[in-house]
Amino acid sequence: MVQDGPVTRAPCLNSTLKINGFKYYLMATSLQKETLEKFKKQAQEVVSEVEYDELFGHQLSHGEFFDEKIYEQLLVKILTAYDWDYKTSVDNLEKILEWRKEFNPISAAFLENHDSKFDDIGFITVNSEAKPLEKITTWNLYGKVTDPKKIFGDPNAFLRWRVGLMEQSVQLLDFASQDNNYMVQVHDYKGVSLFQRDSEVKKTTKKVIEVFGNYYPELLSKKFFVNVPSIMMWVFKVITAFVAEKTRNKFVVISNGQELSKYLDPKQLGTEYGGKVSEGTKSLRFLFKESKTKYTPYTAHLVGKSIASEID
Ligand code: HEM
Repeated sequence: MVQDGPVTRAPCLNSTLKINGFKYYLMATSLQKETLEKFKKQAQEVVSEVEYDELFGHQLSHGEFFDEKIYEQLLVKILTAYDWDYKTSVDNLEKILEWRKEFNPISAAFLENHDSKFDDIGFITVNSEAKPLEKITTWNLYGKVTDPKKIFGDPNAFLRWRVGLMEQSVQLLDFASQDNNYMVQVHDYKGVSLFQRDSEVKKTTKKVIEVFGNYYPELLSKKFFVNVPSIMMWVFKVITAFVAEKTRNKFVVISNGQELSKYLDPKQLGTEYGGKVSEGTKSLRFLFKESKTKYTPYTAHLVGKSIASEID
């Protein structure tokens, strides 16, 4: 399972961080640079072997949509996730591309029509004024799931919707910047009860955790679990057993939802979380359909190609 990076951002190769003294840092940097150069070459082989050249909406092969800086930063994410172990990073890039080729997350995000029953339990907000790495937030209001059969009864439909939401939020990141290359996620468990955790919920939750852990490396800056009743804290322990330690270190559990405003910008947060937006956080929901410019150019190209092939 992927180790989803440090609590802070992935290392910028040209920064002047001092770790254990200057000399050590220079050595580590040149080693990392060497590893990255090797990985950049090998990644082209992987792309040819898998016959799939897209990652998080960006082109990996040297085509019309290729961007060297973004390519490098995407590879740095994978290297960071695997502690700069070259072989593990190559193997996992291959796994990620194979999964993307088969699952087609771009389709889940931008082409498929998901059931409107999911509208109440997940959305994205964008706050360009927020602190670095906190500009994009995905919200999952799982406490609102009063009828687990309705939401989780078709695990595949849930997974395609949840991955679609993840992929949309990833498209709002800017991998060329060090300010917006990670996102925040919030799970709100207000109203949750033990009866909601039936076997379908457990199975699907495990599957989603596995998919995000294996195929979405180094994208999370923090994840908040709010309105968690104290009698359900044991669930946290049970679930985090399936989560890599590095990812676990980014988790913050808050029993009182109002306290979220101590962590996230209150100006862009509903009053239900102690913020200033009286209409509620959901009123800030980012609607992709109304903002096509937010697609990456390569996603727009792939989406257009897919629509054209359906018409043929
Ligand atoms: C009973 C109702 C619940 C439902 C329907 C539910 C649903 C889910 C789902 C679908 C996921 C997959 C990851 C995602 O969508 O981002 C997830 C992950 C998770 N849930 Fe829940 N959950 C419930 C209760 C709880 C409770 C009470 C806790 C306690 C804090 C909890 C903690 C977690 C944790 C730690 C993860 C892993 C997050 C990750 O790896 O990113 N869940 N949950």
